Amino acid sequence: MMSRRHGEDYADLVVKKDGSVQLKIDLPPPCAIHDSPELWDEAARRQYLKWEVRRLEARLPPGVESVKWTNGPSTSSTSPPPWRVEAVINGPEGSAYRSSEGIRVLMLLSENYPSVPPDVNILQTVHHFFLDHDNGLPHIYYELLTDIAESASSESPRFSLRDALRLLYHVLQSPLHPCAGCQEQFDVYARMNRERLETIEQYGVQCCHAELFDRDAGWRAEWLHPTLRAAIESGTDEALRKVVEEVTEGVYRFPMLTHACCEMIIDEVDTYTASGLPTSRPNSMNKYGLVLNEIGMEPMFNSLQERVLRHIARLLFSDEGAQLDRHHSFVVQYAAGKDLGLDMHTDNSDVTFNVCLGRQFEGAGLTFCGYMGQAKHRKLTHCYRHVKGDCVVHLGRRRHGADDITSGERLNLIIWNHNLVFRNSKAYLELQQQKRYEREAGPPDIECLSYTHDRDYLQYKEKPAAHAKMTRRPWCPPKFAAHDAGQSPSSEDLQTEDDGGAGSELGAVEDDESTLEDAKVIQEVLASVLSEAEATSR
Ligand SMILES: O=C(O)CCC(=O)C(=O)O
Ligand SMILES: [Fe+2]
Repeated sequence: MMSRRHGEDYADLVVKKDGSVQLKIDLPPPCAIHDSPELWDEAARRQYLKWEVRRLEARLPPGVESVKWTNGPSTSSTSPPPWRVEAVINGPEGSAYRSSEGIRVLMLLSENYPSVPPDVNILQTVHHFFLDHDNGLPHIYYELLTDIAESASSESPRFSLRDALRLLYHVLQSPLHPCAGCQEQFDVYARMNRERLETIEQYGVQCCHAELFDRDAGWRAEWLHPTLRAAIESGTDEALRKVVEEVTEGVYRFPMLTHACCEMIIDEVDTYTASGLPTSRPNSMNKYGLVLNEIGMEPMFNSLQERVLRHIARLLFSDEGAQLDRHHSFVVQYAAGKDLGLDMHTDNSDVTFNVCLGRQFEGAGLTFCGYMGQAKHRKLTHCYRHVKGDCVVHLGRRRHGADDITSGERLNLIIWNHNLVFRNSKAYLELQQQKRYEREAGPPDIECLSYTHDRDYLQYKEKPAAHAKMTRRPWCPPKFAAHDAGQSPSSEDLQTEDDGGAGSELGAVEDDESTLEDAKVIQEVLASVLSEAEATSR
């Protein structure tokens, strides 16, 4: 006799035109009935997942608008884990987490799913108390998911996508844990999200180029430089490879946008700036510029990522560029009286695309050094000269900085791309935790020093003229990785300021310090998710 689990359902009632009622039963694959998941092989797990997605599509849980398996057309029979299931979820009517677009969610399923939980990721900008700076859900979410999985089975836990989505719908409505001030914090973020959506809506009716906001049409082929467009349309790696030039090891350039497109984006930045609507800083280091994801252009850059950037990233960077899932897209702006340049840094990005939009300028090159964590991290490799319409692409962990502009004004479009599978990898996490740090090869090159990040900066250079505007968070290189000739930094070198802004160079992954132990409230949430599950599967 098969035991019935929370969160699963097997049957649909279909009312036919003639008024008769048909009962359709879609049972899980045999392995799910007879064996516990530990005994399943990969084919059985894939088969089970296929069934789960089919059941979800047949009856979507509350708030969920769509679900699809996205590993590609051959998903069901051949794609290797992690399997990728995308969903769109929306908060309840009238809530701060409801929009016409909905919230895109990616569930990554390892080869051990459903014995282990899905890794649930939000793919777009959402201001929510529970999401960390990388849009990650907190431990409590997974603890609750585990409780739900365990409560459904006396043997081994079996996780379900349906439960994951139900719990996410809860997250969009109220805090999952009872820490002091939790509800207030939840409300603050919800208000921020509501304001963000209102700003996007208000700007939508006064924008300059409506086509930049047309998410149905997406990124248009005619905005691409003709050479790139032809290569993309040919659909071959060889054609793309011919368009891309390696300017130094690991840094590439290619013609990307037409001048008309560059001007259209600049017009939009000018129009938004003149509108008086709220603006946010692109990252913790640029003070001028505009986050395009905050003005309603995020869907347009999703489309650019999908149609163009993914192909190039995959071709150039086999690990980091294997899949681009999410982006932070913004414009930086340099001119006398604004930011002049940008201190040496690495990006909170796996693969960065940087396109020069104009206007007229002199100076303002982009200097590249080595890779974070490597012996030559602070050794000069290349000075790149920006050309309007051209894109330079590099790994986010490549150290780089913008040289001061000497006249005119420069605007660049920057797209920081995240690869979520790569971000779960040991290589990525160990680098973030500074566990993979080679000893520096020797003293740093002067051009590669970062006032913001280097502990020993002042041993080699004077404070920069703009230092009063710069937030100093010196940590690099970690003491154990300093070169042999390195002296111990002075106390001033070690002084740290912290504005709590979004990090563009992350020394370490922040621990999620959820101190969330009020069993009573957790039990209440759990009970309510379970009872909803019961109610809708009946
Ligand atoms: O100004 C540039 O070209 C580079 C900007 C940059 O590196 C960044 O915003 O992360
Ligand atoms: Fe950067």
